[in-house]
Amino acid sequence: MSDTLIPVNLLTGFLGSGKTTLLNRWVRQPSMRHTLVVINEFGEVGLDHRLVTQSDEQAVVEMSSGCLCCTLRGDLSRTLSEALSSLEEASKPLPERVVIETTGLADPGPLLQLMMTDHFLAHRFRLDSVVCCVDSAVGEATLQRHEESQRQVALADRLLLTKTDLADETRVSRLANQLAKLNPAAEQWQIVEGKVDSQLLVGAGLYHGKTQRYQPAHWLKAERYVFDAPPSGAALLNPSATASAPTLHSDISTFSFEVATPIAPEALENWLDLLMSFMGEKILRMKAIVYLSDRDAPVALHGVQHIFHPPTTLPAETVASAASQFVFITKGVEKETVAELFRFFNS
Ligand SMILES: Nc1nc2c(ncn2[C@@H]2O[C@H](COP(=O)(O)OP(=O)(O)OP(=O)(O)O)[C@@H](O)[C@H]2O)c(=O)[nH]1
Repeated sequence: MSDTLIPVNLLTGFLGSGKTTLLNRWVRQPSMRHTLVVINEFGEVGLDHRLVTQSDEQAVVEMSSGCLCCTLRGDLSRTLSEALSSLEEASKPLPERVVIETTGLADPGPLLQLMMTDHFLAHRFRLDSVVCCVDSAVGEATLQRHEESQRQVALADRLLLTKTDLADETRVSRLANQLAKLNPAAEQWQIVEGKVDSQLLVGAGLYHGKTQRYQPAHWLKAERYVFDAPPSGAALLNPSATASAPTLHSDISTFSFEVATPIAPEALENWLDLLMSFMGEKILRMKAIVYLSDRDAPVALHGVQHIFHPPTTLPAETVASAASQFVFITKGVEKETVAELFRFFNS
């Protein structure tokens, strides 16, 4: 089913971080020829869509009456549905990809949730990557001051350190370290004037449309999370957490753990229910490859706050690890709390 879904790339980044500059270069590349671009302008007069190059093979649609992550969620579904219908009516091919540029203050979390819960979106599209621009010159200060910026970084698959011509090496590497602490799994690239190979920005999802294969290890990147604590508890191996950057006032934590033995489905369900009910808002992102005791093939799980995507069964040969692996990005929830609850349901 997955190869019939249109991949979606979400472009985020704080105000002025270089999103439109990147978008202009990105969508001009040959591999992006048949892309539908959606721009979310916040304000009465939309401007960005005039700045984005258009061609016969590409369509740019603008949503301008509010912020996509707060008020316009229904509009995304409607905008994309209308765009596909008008292409179909004109007997034009459907887009091979959709890129959505969000406003600089947008929290990507609600959009990721929307893609899982909206019937139309979930049946026609799949998330391929979240790309986030961070201004190398002012990114550190923005991260300090704006929680939106921290969330954008935490939820990204690709981090683009933009405007590196305006920042010296020390500043760029300090920023890179901070970003790695907030989000160890995201690939980082330094760019100037939006120049980057489009292939580096795509293909971060569970399913890779080009190879038509699941890529669970690439999607989960569990190895990026530092395993720095000794095992604690019978079922848990390698519980770990990377501390937030000491210089950054952030309570975002990232951690992962492995479970060596297959997990009873009801124990998993009870644990996740409890996490989502009592601390759902604080679970920014959760991904897992899980071996359940009642089936042979592993499943991929992913959730954003209290919303979970239905489990995806993975072909066993695509998963190298024999243990279940969980990764979490949370806000104010420590790994010990999550691990303790896991032990409670699995003892
Ligand atoms: N020196 C320099 N300027 C850049 C670079 N990339 C973008 N800019 C400039 O930074 C400013 C903001 O870039 P945009 O691409 O509009 O940023 P944005 O994230 O789309 O901005 P908003 O839509 O307002 O959130 C513009 O004046 C760009 O020309 C770069 O690599 N180097």
